[in-house]
Amino acid sequence: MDFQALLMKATMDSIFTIAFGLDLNTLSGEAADEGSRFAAAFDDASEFILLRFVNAFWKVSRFLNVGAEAALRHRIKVVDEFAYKHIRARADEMSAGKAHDAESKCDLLSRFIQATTSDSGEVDYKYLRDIIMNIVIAGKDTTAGALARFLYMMCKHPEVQEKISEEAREAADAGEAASIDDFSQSLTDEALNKMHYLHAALTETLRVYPSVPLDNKECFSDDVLPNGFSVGKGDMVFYAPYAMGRMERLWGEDAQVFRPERWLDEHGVFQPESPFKFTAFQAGPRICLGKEFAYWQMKIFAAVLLRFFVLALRDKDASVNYRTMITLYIEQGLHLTAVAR
Ligand code: HEM
Repeated sequence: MDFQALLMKATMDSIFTIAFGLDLNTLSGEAADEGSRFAAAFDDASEFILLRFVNAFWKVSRFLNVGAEAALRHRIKVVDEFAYKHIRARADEMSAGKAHDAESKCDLLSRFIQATTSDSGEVDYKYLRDIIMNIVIAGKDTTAGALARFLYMMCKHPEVQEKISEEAREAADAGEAASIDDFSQSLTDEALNKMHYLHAALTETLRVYPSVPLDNKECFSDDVLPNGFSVGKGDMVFYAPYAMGRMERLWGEDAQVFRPERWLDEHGVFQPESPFKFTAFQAGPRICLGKEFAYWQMKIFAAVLLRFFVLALRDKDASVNYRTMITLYIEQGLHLTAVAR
């Protein structure tokens, strides 16, 4: 079973529920046609946009509307139609006096509509599309990629897998005979906060396999970096969480070793590092807005999977390379076997 493909669908469904308040149902394979068309177009569009980094003539292709740029335009149309349709429906619902219902909704779209609609009732549809789609883009592949690498590390380190299974069992305290549903219900904030070892293992995964391995910033003005290097307005500065996570200067001689314990104190309590050292979520004023949500979601997935199944690589000798994309992605997929505990 390709777990990476499943995780991509699962995070699409969950981020969509948060953003639009709608269940796309892509994981169950029962997505409505419109929903699966949107999901497929969204994934295709992300890949076509990446091609711009390697095709110096992409603007020409866009002007002529040929090749990947023509395909991208088509996919963006599908994504836009879907997004606008749901934004309009929600805005209409809210302006038609169902405001009370809408206020009780917790999804981001309803909240942004409330916060941005002018007194005269004017809705900025493009702004809403941009902000909501930005969150879907930021939260989907990053979380799925991190979870895929985490499960891969669990197969490489079965002793860590066992410890997490045990920790989840104890923290949830749902009883030995609990079903998957009952166990999931018992994963309250309190239970999740008790899972320090799982938190450490997820963080250790992101240290060596950050979902965004390379990131760049454009200089807002002329400046001098702390090491004395001068940069000019408009220059691009890159930082590489993938390399930083493996530097002995930052993490010690065992920087290359996967060791969740490095994040725990002597009582087993998780100890965070400065985000300027552990840069998987970036640092400073533009640090990832979804970090807490991402941990929450990853902990739920991991706790349920490892409490009920022993995971192993289908082929222990198969190579696991990464694909050059904005987010770290396992080129061959993640083919695992899952045996019920
Ligand atoms: C393991 C999961 C995740 C990782 C590793 C991650 C990492 C990052 C990184 C590196 C950035 C900075 C990108 C840049 O501007 O250069 C970022 C930004 C952002 N992330 Fe995440 N992210 C994750 C999950 C999420 C989730 C689940 C959400 C939404 C629910 C989210 C929402 C955002 C947003 C809105 C920004 C832009 C913040 C801003 O520019 O002010 N992220 N994330």
